[in-house]
Amino acid sequence: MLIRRLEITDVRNVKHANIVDLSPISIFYGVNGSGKTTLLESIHILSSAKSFRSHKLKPLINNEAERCVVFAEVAVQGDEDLFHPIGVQRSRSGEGLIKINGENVRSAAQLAEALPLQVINSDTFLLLGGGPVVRRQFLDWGVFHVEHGFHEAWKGFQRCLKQRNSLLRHDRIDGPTLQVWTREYVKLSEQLDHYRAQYLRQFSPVFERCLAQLSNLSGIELRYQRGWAKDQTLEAALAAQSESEQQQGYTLSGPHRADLRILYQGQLAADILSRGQQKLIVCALRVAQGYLLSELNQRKCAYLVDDLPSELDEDHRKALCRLLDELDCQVFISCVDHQDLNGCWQQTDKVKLFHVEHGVVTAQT
Ligand SMILES: Nc1ncnc2c1ncn2[C@@H]1O[C@H](COP(=O)(O)OP(=O)(O)OP(=O)(O)O)[C@@H](O)[C@H]1O
Repeated sequence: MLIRRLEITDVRNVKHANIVDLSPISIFYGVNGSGKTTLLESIHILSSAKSFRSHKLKPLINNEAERCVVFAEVAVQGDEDLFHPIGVQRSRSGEGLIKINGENVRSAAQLAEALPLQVINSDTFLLLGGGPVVRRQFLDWGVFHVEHGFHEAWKGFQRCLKQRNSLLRHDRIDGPTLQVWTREYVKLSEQLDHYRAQYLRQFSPVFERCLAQLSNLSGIELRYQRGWAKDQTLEAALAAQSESEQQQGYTLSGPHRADLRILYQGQLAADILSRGQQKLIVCALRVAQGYLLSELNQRKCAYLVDDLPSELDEDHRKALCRLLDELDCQVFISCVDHQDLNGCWQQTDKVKLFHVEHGVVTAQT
């Protein structure tokens, strides 16, 4: 189990909740607006210092409070019997404080590393129907957690991209300086591309296995596009685009243009599949990342599943729960009626119910 205890102060309508008896499967149930999603959101804050609903900070903090705090006891990487404290505080003024095991931490990447988390909610559909940025984030989540060199390469790449773009925006281009940054840019881009392509090669069969357990849809293909033409080196692509780059003032090729196209029988899955079928694909994508993380890194991620029953019929609900159950990861679920999830789990002693009402959480015994 990744999270043993969770304490929330002043996140939306949850003034204070101290949940000491979390289970491998924790179900938060209650009527609309009671605060179920807020609980999942609070766990998300622990993994990224922000919400999954919006990037805006102020709406997250209870209307009557100056700051919100989320604290948890989280299993230490490499020794899941040992737990250390992680706390995140966000203030209305924009200030933030992150602490892991009593130490101040400056980067949210350390939170992500300490608490790998996957979210399945209505926004998960964006993996199919949204823009490439969502799919790049999806891919990079996986690479980040399994490839140690990725984060450094990614940070270096962002720095080079910024420098290159700023040089391209100037009226008179400083050719030699641009060349220096381009060389570094190409090197880091190729590294990122290598990591992503390698991850996807390992990911695809795991995804197919997960999807086969969730549905009988066949003919789903994940097609990675690296951000520049297949038959060209990045150097050649940039050279060919240099005039357009100077006119437009930014870099036109590279990993920031990559995409992961999700196709069904050769067409974009988002264009032809039903919403329920799309939900099964996005669930398989998310769950497959957890399986791969566990296979490659012997690490488990936690799942936040907001309103699990929505859009899935009973059989598919059970199939998703079986997959999560077999992954043996910690799952936090929100739903209006917990009876909708009856019969979904093999071992009922792993399941704990929490009733949520006006922001107050009560464990059911
Ligand atoms: N900053 C805030 N301060 C106080 N209350 C807030 C704040 N932001 C949102 N709320 C309220 O907190 C409640 C919690 O909303 P939340 O989305 O967690 O509910 P939910 O139980 O998931 O509902 P649903 O089943 O409709 O999805 C809502 O009633 C909302 O109006």
